[in-house]
Parts: sequence; C-alpha cells; structure tokens
Amino acid sequence: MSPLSQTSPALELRAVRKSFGPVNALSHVDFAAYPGEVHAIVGDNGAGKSTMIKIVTGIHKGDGGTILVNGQEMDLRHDASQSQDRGIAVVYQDLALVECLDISTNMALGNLPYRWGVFLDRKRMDAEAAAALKDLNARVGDVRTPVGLLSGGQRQVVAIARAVRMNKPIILLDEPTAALGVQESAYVGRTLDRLRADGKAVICISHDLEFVFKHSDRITVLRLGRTVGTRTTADVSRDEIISLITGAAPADTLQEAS
Ligand SMILES: Nc1ncnc2c1ncn2[C@@H]1O[C@H](COP(=O)(O)OP(=O)(O)OP(=O)(O)O)[C@@H](O)[C@H]1O
Repeated sequence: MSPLSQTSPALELRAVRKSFGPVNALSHVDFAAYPGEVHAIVGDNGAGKSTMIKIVTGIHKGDGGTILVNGQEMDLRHDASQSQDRGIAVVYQDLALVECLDISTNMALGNLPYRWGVFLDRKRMDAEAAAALKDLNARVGDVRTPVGLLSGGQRQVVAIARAVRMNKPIILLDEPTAALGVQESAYVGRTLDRLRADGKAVICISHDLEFVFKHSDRITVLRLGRTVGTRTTADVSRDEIISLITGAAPADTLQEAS
C-alpha cells in the first residue's frame, strides 16, 4: 500500500471550474496533495495552472466544484486571508520581494516585530530570518544583504523561507525554477525535498519537467482546463507525461466522465 493512502489529503480539489466571461479557464480540475508529498502540476500554456492556484488562494472565486482542506470544505468564494487561516501559504512567480530591502526585512514584511509598539526589533527580525533559512539549509549569506544582490535561486529560497515562516502545512509554489540555471534549480529542489521531509504538502506548478521528475512524488497534468491524469513520478515516463500534456494520450476516463 502506498504511504499516501494511509493519510488523508491536506488539499483536495474536486471538479473545480471557473469561467472568465466566455472563456472557460477551468472546466474540471481534480487533484489531492498529501502531507509529506511534493505534488507537481504541469500543463501547457493556458492549461489553467495559474487560475487553479488563484482559486485556492482566494484571488479568483471558483464557479463550482469543491475545495477541501484537511477534509473540511472551503468556501469557493473565500478570500486570501481565509486561505491563509486554513493553512495555505503561497510563493508566487514574481516572488513579491523588495529589492532594496535586506533579506530579514523582506522575510518579515507584513509582520514586522516591534518593541514597545514603536521600535523595530531588528535583532529579533534577523534572528528569526537566520533561523528560518538555516532550517532550510539555505546558504544566502548575511541576512542584512539586500535582496537585489542575490542570485535568482537565492531569491527563490528567501521567498520560500518567508512562506515557510508562516508555518502553514500547505505550500503552493508557482514556477519556482522559472529563469533559473541548472545549479540554482537543484538548490531550490533541495529546499522542496526539505519541506517534504518536514511533512508539508507541497504543490508545485512547473514547466520544468527535469525538475519535476527529480523532485516530485506525483504529477497531475492539466489540459485545456481539465485534469487529464495523475501519475506517481517513479512509475511514469517523461514521454507519457508529455503525451498527456499535448493530448497525444487520452485523458483518464475517470476525470472525463464526471
Ligand atoms: N483574468 C482572466 N480573464 C480572462 N481570461 C483569463 C484570465 N486569466 C486566465 N484566463 C484564460 O484562462 C485560461 C487558462 O489560463 P491560465 O493562466 O490559468 O493558464 P496557465 O496554465 O497558468 O498558463 P501559463 O503556463 O501560460 O501561465 C487561458 O485561456 C487564459 O487566457
């Protein structure tokens, strides 16, 4: 029996759909991500990956279907703060880091620590940032380094560490290796391996099949707004995933039927 079948999903989508006026962005999206799993979501441009992530995080409102967090239904029209309250953290593709600010300030943005309600507690901010980065085995140098001086991979890891600091059990990442070189991607990959070992449910949208095959446990393929299949990474070939992405392989009947 797979270890995944012994636990219940941290995040599950069932038949989620969304239109923007006449554009049917999602017509039927299903997947389930488990604690201690890196679950990749792949698909061609326009397959619906970003729309899916934005529905989960409350930026877009879903039109139908069900989202379950730890088995509890989440309102499809929830907002971003409700998504955080339910235990979901997200790392967006643009990372939302402020280049001129240092690493520790970036990591504390939105939750800056003050002493007596007036003085910014730099010591605490630096210590917390350093601890969070150390937990991820991240090598980014001094936490007072401005983010603008970091490499792409280091920025990605700072953004991941900021999300991890929120201490949420579910972490969504949108294209974490976009525009990164091989070594930097490997660095981000090791960070995901670490999150898996910590028992997080990691959902990773990616075009980077090499990365996906190295670091994911399962892969869900979206095509034209539908889930066309979910595969265990160790049991599937790259060709099969490409066929599902392009439509050369038919969708799994289960998803097509409902
Ligand atoms: N705000 C919007 N208004 C209208 N149509 C939209 C909007 N957002 C997405 N779409 C459409 O929904 C479909 C799915 O787009 P989405 O961006 O979710 O795909 P994607 O898989 O993330 O693609 P990419 O890999 O290119 O980012 C596309 O046809 C897109 O044009």
